[in-house]
Amino acid sequence: MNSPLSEYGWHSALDTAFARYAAEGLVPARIARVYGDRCTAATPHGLVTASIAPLSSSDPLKWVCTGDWAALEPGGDPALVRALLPRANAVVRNTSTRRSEGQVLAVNVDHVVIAVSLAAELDLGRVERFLALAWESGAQPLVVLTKCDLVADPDLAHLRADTEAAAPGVQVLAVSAHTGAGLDVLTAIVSGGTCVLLGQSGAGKSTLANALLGTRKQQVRAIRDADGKGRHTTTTRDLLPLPGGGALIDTPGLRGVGMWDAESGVSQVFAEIAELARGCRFHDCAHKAEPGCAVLDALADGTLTHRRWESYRKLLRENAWIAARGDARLRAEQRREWKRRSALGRASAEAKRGRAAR
Ligand SMILES: Nc1nc2c(ncn2[C@@H]2O[C@H](COP(=O)(O)OP(=O)(O)OP(=O)(O)O)[C@@H](O)[C@H]2O)c(=O)[nH]1
Ligand SMILES: [Zn+2]
Repeated sequence: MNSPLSEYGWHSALDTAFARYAAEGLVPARIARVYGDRCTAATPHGLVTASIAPLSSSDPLKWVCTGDWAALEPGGDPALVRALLPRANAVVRNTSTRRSEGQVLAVNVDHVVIAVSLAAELDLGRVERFLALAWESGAQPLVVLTKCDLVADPDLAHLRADTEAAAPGVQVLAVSAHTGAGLDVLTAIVSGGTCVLLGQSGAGKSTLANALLGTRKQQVRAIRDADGKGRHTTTTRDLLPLPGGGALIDTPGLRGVGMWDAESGVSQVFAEIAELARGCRFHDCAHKAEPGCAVLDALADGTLTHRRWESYRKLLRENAWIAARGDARLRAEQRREWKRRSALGRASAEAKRGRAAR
């Protein structure tokens, strides 16, 4: 059956999860925006305002988030969000440099699109941070170098190559909302699923969102392009249906992207380092001064850059520090659960795509 919510990304696996709520007369919905104790939710009958008060929790990870699938009790003024369907995945960052304070940025996403402005100097360490969060969520990351109209072709080739080296297994696209370059490829990748746009303030997320949405849905403010910096213009996280199906979640610019229990995400960002380490003579090599250390050899001959090695160690340290705080065990459990669901979700999405291709 084709659900009226399919334009928001509803898929058949959700039918099963929703069945018990349907029996109670609740309606399915996707949370499009959260503000205070209210939200805007997409339902089969259009957008409604609903209260999320019934789901208030002391655990920020359980707060209703843009992208959540929900069971809504209609009719009241306002309608009430009664339950959330299990999340396929969640993109979580640590908001604090001093404490362990997880914030869910988006849930139930297929692609995490990391927007990086070419108007400012390329900060690969930051790209690696974003990538760690993205991989950790279980969604597929994608790096989009924005404003490529501002750089000459030979420079662009270098910038792209540097980014690719920092992002193994990740597609790196150069786009320009001004010339339209690269937008067709990006559109093809994100259509049909849910994607979230992440990046610093001024990275060009809203402009990109507008280009993908085909209309000026977001407020885009002209900022000084000279310094490549911007100030917050997007203040809420909004889920918007894409013209080709699926949905896009636009987020406010992030200043800090702290690691939040993202050890496996970090390993994925630096996949070649784990690969190198397998070649060390000692299996418990600390890569400090051991003989036959493949990592040190790679650093010496330049196969592995010092920048990347230091970045890796920094993120691991930060992660270990955070993991030592808070309830690491509970979070690990939660993460395993998301991973399991994410694998199930991927399988069902692939099955669906397979059918569509026939
Ligand atoms: N030259 C050029 N400028 C662009 C492009 N895309 C965006 N910009 C400019 O970059 C600035 C920031 O763009 P926004 O889309 O507001 O950035 P944002 O990431 O949404 O910023 P926040 O909402 O603060 O997070 C604006 O002045 C845009 O006009 C592009 O493709 N080329
Ligand atoms: Zn070693």
